[in-house]
Amino acid sequence: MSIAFLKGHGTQNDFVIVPDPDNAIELGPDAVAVLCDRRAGLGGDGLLHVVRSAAHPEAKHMAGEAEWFMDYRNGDGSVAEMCGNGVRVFAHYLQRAGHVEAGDLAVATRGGIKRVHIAKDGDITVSMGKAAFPEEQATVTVGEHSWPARNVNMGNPHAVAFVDDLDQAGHLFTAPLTAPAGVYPDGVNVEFVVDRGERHVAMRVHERGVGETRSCGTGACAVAVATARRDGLDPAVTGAPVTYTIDLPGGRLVITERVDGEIEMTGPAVIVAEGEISSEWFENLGA
Ligand SMILES: N[C@@H](CCC[C@H](N)C(=O)O)C(=O)O
Repeated sequence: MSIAFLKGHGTQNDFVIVPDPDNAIELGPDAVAVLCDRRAGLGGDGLLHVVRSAAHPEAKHMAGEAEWFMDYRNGDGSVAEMCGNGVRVFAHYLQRAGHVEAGDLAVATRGGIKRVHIAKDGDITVSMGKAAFPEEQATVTVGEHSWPARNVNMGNPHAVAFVDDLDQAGHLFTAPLTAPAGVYPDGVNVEFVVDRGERHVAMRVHERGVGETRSCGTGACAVAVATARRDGLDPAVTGAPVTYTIDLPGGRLVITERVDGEIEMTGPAVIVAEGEISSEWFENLGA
């Protein structure tokens, strides 16, 4: 059996895309990790398994509202609730493949149904849901530097630390330490943030299950709301939406928090290649 794939990215958060409408391809954690390996496989921060909701046990219940399920996996093979850059690339793929048209569509994810708008100019806006702020206080440490971190849950967990200089985060070859023990029982994505101007920040991120990436959509949303609260801005209180520009190593995302708390993320999505996975290689993975 030959397996088609595409390669795409959203602000350089890159993905292997595996279209599999009927959920017929066995994609265990080891197979995903090898496919995402930049030397042994195709290479990517994560994998987008494109499945009809009705064909996936985790998404069947959403099939009435969203025809397609984004079965997202991190590059190490682990499963995550949501991927903000991934959902834009996923929507772009669906449009390119002729499954949907520009305009509005609903995508099923493990973090629930996400409403997506594909603009004619190519940028994609996703309603990412509301942020939750778990109350635990956390500290993030890299080398000799420690910072208090704000907990933000965007469907997946984030620790947002405001730093003086993004270089303080070091090389990020290993995950930053978080304390107290047990504050993130399922692991965490860690964002480091500096100010760039009015409602404009820059960030780096160390992603759970991946490592440092050049962008993270849920991370940018977490950073926008954490920065808004730090700046004394809460749309539910002020009665006005607030928009932040977030610069990441791989590009720029624009995040708006509406008065009802819904967070909208706008950014690009790109497909760079398509091809076929060697069936001999894939079958011999034994994964
Ligand atoms: N890059 C993603 C986030 C992917 C999931 C994350 N690594 C996790 O484990 O929660 C994004 O763009 O949001």
